Amino acid sequence: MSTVLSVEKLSTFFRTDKGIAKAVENVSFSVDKGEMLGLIGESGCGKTTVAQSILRLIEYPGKVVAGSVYLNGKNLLKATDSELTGLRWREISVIPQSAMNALNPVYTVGDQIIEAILLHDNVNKKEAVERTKRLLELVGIDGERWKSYPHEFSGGMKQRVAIAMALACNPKLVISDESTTGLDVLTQAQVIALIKNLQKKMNLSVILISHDLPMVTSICDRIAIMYAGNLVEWASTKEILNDARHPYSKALLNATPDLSNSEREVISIPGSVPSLVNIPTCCRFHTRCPYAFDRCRQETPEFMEIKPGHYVACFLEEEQNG
Ligand SMILES: Nc1ncnc2c1ncn2[C@@H]1O[C@H](COP(=O)(O)OP(=O)(O)OP(=O)(O)O)[C@@H](O)[C@H]1O
Repeated sequence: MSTVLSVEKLSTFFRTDKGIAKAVENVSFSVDKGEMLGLIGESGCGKTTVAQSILRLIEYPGKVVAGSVYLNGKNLLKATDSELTGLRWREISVIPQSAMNALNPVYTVGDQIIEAILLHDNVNKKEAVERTKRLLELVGIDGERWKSYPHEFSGGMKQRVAIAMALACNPKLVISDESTTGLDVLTQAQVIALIKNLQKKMNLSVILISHDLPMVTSICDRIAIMYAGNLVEWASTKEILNDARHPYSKALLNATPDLSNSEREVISIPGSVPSLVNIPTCCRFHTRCPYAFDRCRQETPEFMEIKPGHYVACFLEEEQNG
């Protein structure tokens, strides 16, 4: 399986009044061709910062301070502005958190998709209109509705338009950042099913950012779990479900209700996520970890491969494996 995206030791910090917020530190993972990777973790753990770092969208007071992001072998963090313009939309695109952010209320949805196509692809207006209609059909909207305005669509339909727009220039990798926020549960499920369907049909690579562990486990091939700016575990969905090793991953699984087993007790995670400002060298989960020992309070565990394709950052693994 070929690697489309490779994120290596990525660190992104924000300057704040109180000090440096280490929003993302030393994060490494990759996404294969045709793979759907779920990036999961509590609110504020750095998921959007990872996505924005990949897309080179971090602005002051934030800065990518270390690491590399290779997209099909090209380091995005070293790309020039014109190289980036060529890569965005055609190689990598985003389905945003809210379609409201993606769609301009004063233009028809078709005109917005057509504009994106004309800006990034070498086609004429007639071809762009035809492609727009096909894209709308692809996401389950009558192609003739390209002349409608965003307010003429429901929330779910607007999100479908945002998906069509993300696919406008045939990208290899799509990042979906909480794309169903604000939609009702049934519409959320439809939008997620649509993304999965398109991913399979177009052999797309997708990073699906979410808080929703059951949804992510049901559709993603691999899962990367973040805690307080660090990646703590990354493995196939099967491994995460059957052999999660990091105490945070285990706690997250135990804190998730199981609709097929009402007998299973849901156990919440005591304590709260630490502030990322001026955070000392340590395992960031140690204050909430029932197994923490001295080393966890003094050193940062390395993110290491404990089985083929299964990575964990926890001193318990090191202790157990000698
Ligand atoms: N503009 C900013 N200024 C200062 N700190 C920031 C800024 N943006 C993000 N951060 C820091 O980065 C951390 C991670 O934020 P991020 O939005 O990436 O988390 P997230 O996991 O995507 O959260 P959510 O699930 O709520 O979207 C925040 O807790 C905050 O400390």
